[in-house]
Amino acid sequence: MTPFGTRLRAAMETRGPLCVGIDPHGSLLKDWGLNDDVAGLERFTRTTVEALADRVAVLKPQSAFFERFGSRGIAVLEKAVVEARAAGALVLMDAKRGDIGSTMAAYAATFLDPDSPLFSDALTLSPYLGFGSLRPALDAAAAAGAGVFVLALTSNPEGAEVQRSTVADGRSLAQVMLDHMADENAGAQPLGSVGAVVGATLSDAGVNLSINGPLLAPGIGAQGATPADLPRVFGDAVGDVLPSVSRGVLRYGPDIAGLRSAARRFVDETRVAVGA
Ligand SMILES: O=c1ccn([C@@H]2O[C@H](COP(=O)(O)O)[C@@H](O)[C@H]2O)c(=O)[nH]1
Repeated sequence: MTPFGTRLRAAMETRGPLCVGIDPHGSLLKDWGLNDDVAGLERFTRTTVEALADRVAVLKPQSAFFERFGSRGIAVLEKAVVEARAAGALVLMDAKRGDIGSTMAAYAATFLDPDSPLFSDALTLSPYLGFGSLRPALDAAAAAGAGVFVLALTSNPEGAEVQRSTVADGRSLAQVMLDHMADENAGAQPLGSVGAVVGATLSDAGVNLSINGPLLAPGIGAQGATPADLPRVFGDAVGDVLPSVSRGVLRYGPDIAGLRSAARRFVDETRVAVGA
């Protein structure tokens, strides 16, 4: 399969730079007039996929909101992944996996093996058991033409305690992880398949973001950031940013036209902000 970075670059150009998160919060189900149960989850997810999968570059299901319903929630997630991909969206599974290498191999088999029912175009990973522990996922992604997004500087204020701490050579832990990502992406064109997660809520990234890979920027919408913040946070790397919005779009459902126009507004605002 064509490498994820290449497919993502093309999708961002043709569909616009936007990732919409599928986060079926209980409160959103209620706002949509649905019960907070598996039937409500199924309806919410189906509506979101129907509204957006044929037009946004990336859909990002948040695995936690499906896992909370056990096996029946996972079944809804499996169906959403297949249908979203069939409609042309890239699916980024937001599961933030990270464990010792042998267990990482099982996570890779779950999300990054094309024969798995949960196979996704990309997966979020946490590198804080050591970047090297991610190797099975990095290798599985490369073999499948899939991608990964590795947490660097997260959008929540608590993240700084870990991610801004420094190692012996003076680099922040986030910078150490970003440097590993740059190594993974060396020579890739037009864009590597190992992305970083960097929150749009930061006042200033304060790290070198030249990783030759995509930069997933959550925090836009409900967490307070806007597309206009992107140039300040990402500087010269802003052209590689994939803004991510969940509640900021989902709150316009269940009306299909409302979901579509909210997504379109974020694409337009991002293009204006980054000068694309
Ligand atoms: O640093 C991070 C990493 C991931 N997320 C995830 O993105 C969405 C944000 O949802 P909103 O409704 O747009 O706030 C959610 O699934 C988080 O787990 C993040 O927010 N920050």
